Amino acid sequence: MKTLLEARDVDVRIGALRVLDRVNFRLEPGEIVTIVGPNGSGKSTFLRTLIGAHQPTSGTVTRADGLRIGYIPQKLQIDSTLPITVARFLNLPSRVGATKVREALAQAGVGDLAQRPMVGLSGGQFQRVLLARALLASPDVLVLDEATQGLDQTGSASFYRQIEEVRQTLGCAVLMVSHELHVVMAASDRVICLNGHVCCEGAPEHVASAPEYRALFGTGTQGALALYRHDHDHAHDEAGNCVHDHQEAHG
Ligand SMILES: Nc1ncnc2c1ncn2[C@@H]1O[C@H](COP(=O)(O)OP(=O)(O)OP(=O)(O)O)[C@@H](O)[C@H]1O
Repeated sequence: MKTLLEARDVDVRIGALRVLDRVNFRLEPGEIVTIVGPNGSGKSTFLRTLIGAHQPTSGTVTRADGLRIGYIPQKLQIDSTLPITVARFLNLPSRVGATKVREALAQAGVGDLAQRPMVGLSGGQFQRVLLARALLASPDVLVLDEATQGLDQTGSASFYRQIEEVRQTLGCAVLMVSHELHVVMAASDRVICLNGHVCCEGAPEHVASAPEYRALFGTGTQGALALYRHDHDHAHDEAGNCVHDHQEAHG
């Protein structure tokens, strides 16, 4: 299968500011890649450039032909006076029908929410509905820009586990930006530490112990990585069955 997204020597300048500096990147089918970096380090700009919402100043971005992208924003404001159900929300802007809505909600782990009003949902339920909305597009890649902001640590961990499950079931790639290093790094195949340029990248353990990463974030995430592993006591095989060799799945 071919590369889904590729950036070659991408520079982005906004006014006098060099936001991205010769960034190279590839996303292969089925990978979970997380971009970490301090505030203002260009993470959102990079995502926007990859999905075509922002043009690079120089360098090239290539998207696979016909690539389907499911985007999950940080948050979405719903007018609290609008009496809209989850099912109705998922049928906007174009009607997809009850069966697809049911399937997408089930894949997002909230199969029972279709008739609930959007305004009454908890933060975690709301983000799962956004996940369901992204899944309606049958995406080749899910793109999440700090999709768990406002959730507590348990809520975030549970949301990212859902993302892992979706990846295993649907086989889509996942590209995400997150500040929650301890949670997302353990759920990722590859981590990229961005600070205008790519500081370091690789498997989560490799990045967590890289001097460039430690200079930016300190050393505190190592223990939390272990904690996450401990919490995550099962994985799924290709058929979706539970297996208990989580070291194999995440080690
Ligand atoms: N439209 C814009 N106009 C002016 N400056 C911008 C614009 N978009 C981004 N920037 C600047 O580019 C830099 C990178 O911003 P970006 O939002 O990509 O960083 P980030 O790593 O996603 O930050 P955060 O973690 O705080 O969300 C920042 O200095 C920001 O102020």
